[in-house]
Amino acid sequence: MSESQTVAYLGPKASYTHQAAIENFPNCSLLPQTSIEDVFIAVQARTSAIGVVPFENSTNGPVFFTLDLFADRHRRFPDIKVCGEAFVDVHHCLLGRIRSAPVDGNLATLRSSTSSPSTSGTTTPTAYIPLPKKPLTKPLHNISHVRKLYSHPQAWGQCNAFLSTYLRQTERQDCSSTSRAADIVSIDSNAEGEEAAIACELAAKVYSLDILARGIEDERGNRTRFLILRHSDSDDTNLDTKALAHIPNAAVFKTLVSFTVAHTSPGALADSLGVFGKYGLNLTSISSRPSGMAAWHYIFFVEVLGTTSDKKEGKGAIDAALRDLDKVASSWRCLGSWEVKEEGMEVVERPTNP
Ligand SMILES: O=C(O)C(=O)C[C@]1(C(=O)O)C=C[C@@H](O)C=C1
Repeated sequence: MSESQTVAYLGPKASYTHQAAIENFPNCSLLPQTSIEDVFIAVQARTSAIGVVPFENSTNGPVFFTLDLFADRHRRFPDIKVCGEAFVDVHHCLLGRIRSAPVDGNLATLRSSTSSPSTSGTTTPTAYIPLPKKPLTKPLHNISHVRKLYSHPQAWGQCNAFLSTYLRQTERQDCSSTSRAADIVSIDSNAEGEEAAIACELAAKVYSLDILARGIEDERGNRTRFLILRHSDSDDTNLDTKALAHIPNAAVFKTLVSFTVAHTSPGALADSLGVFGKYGLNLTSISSRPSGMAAWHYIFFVEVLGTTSDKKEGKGAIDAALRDLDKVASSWRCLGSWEVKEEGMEVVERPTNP
């Protein structure tokens, strides 16, 4: 893949997707997109050879925007294939403007916002939440002036303990990415520092914001998995990237499959999942989204260990399972196979049950 070829990612600069793109495509030209949908559009139209999109977070689960695009309800992305994955450690910061303690010397305000979370009730056990999660960190500065928060919806769910302890009643505004949130806050219209963003530390630098709190995620091991997209006509072997680097003999693969089932047919979902078990294939995830065809109908997504193309790894089992899936599902689509990057992910051979 030449340097002139582009990698589309969810931007702007300093988003977590940008980090995934930089780390995995250090020699390519990176093209920020406004939305995840724009990344899909760029790859489908081949204006970018590669796309990088968030897929799943270790604390907050699947990225629904991405699943909805894979659902492809209007057949806009028939040629999108997943060809790789990448992980980024996600450590969120609260970014805004430092405001010094009020001139009347009311240090109590500063103290209450940087030390004691007791006023919120979050860390107070109740009958409903006997063991409430405590925030892992405290604000570094007074944050009592913050009136409005901006971030990507995924980030709210990753910072629950901090937000419900220190910014419980603060209004929230969803943004297309965390870096876009930082960008918006950097042009805070009333310039009173009442707006703050949840974004990464690099975003503080890029958008000239102060770090009001660092490491506000609920789990220290917070990570997001990104998927690498390509056009089905492109050739993997031309892609010079760390994310697609080959480890002969040690490679483990995953395949992403979507399918719908007849809503009224008893056992249709169980039968569809059963085809993978029949060939001894390990399912590592299952998600669903509304199908868009009728209320309460769903499209299901499964990740399966193995590949459709590598006979050595998959022994053709996935191809066989997909042939069976064709008989029991209303529709299905194979969204691609790729080499797994996760540590400790091993294929365990199980006897097949034909
Ligand atoms: O907003 C960003 O910075 C993104 O790259 C998106 C995204 C996501 O959708 O999961 C990526 C990583 C974090 O989990 C939070 C947001």
